[in-house]
Parts: sequence; structure tokens; C-alpha cells
Amino acid sequence: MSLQWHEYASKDELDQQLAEAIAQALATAIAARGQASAAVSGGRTPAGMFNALSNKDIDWSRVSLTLVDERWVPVDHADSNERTVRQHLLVNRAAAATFVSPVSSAATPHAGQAEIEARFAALPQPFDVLILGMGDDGHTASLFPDAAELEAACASTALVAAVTPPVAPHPRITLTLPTIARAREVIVHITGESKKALLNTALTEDKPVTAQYPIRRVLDAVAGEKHVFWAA
Ligand SMILES: O=C(O)[C@H](O)[C@@H](O)[C@H](O)[C@H](O)COP(=O)(O)O
Repeated sequence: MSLQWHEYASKDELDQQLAEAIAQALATAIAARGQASAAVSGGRTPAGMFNALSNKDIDWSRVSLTLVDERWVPVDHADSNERTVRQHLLVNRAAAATFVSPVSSAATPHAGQAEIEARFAALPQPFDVLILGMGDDGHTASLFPDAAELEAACASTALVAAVTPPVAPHPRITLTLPTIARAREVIVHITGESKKALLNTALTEDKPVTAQYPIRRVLDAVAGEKHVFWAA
């Protein structure tokens, strides 16, 4: 399927419209299969959208949520993506959803990978909707360029992989590229002119796969619906 772009005049309108699109995808899944699963992005971009999504009137008791990636830090750490989800999404109506944490008490994500894999294996798969951010280096989830584990995480048959970003802080756990690509609907949520320009560059570059930005490798592998939701 081709990539569908949705552009908005403001971040607030983007947050409202993306929250509505996600709520509709979850409601459609519940109507079709009696349950829904979503994996949401970390980072700073999604907080406003999470707030809007948390108030959507769907049957959250039938929704399983998790993160596409996580920094391997305590869930009360300022850099924890789970902390952001618990503060902004698992509130209001969405408090009734089931959240599956992508971290454990293991010392490293490499040591914790098997436990997280087992947790995620119990989630309804494929994800009905999956939200991706993108970094200024073209990473998405925690599929970082030049990470030692990148190629393994792009080819793995496992659901999750441990990744040590070369520059970004904290070791990470991330959904593998094939797991992301299997989602029924993948939505890239980005803001700002520089990320729009980078994404366009990534999508038009003519390079060998292993030299491409991870966001391009992921989007090329997505078999289902794929969207970009953007505002300046
Ligand atoms: O844990 C993370 O950092 C994210 O999952 C990562 O992939 C994020 O989506 C991008 O780095 C964009 O982050 P911002 O939204 O903060 O720009």
C-alpha cells in the first residue's frame, strides 16, 4: 500500500485528528475481533495526542497497549516512555486499557529480552495500530543507524530486541522491524519542517538497504496501511 500523508495547520489539530484516527482503528478492531492492540511511540512528540486519545469514547477494557520501544530505565525515571504513557494516556477513559510494560528488573535489556518477549507474545498480534516517531538521524522505535544490533533487529523473528544506541542515552528494548511491519496500520507521527524534509529524503534515497535510514527500511516493509501525520 502507498504511504498516505496527512498535514495539519497546528500541532494541536494534528494531536486531535491523530487521536481520532487511532480511536477509530481501535473501535474497528473491537467490532471485528472483540479486542484491539496498539503499540505507541515514545519520545516527546506524542504527549498531546495521548491526552486527546485518553478521552475517546471506545471500549478501552478491550484494548491492550504497549510501547514500540523503551529506554531501559525505571518506570519513574524522567526518560521513561512508560512514565509518559501512564501520565498522559492511561488516564480518563483510557485508564481501563491493559498496558503491557516493556521493561523488567533485569540489569540490561539484553538480559531482560526473553521476559519481555514472553509478555509481548501474549498480546493480540498483529498490532491493529502502531505509532512510530522518528529521530533526527532517521531512527524509528529504537532501530538506530550504526547500532551494533541493528541488522539483527531488522531481520529477527522475535518480537523484541535489545539495542544499544551509539549516541542516544540508555540501552533500549524495541519491537523488531518485522513485528512493526506486520501491524495492520502503521502511523508515523512527526512534527517540524526538518523531520518532514528528513523523511522525504529517506523515502527518496537510492541506497543499498543496509545504508538506508531505519524509517525507510520500516516503511518499505509495512504490508498494511501506512500513514504520516504531520504538522509544522
Ligand atoms: O524512545 C524514543 O526515543 C522513541 O521511541 C524514539 O523513536 C522517538 O520516537 C524519536 O526519537 C522521536 O522523539 P521525539 O518525539 O522526542 O522527537
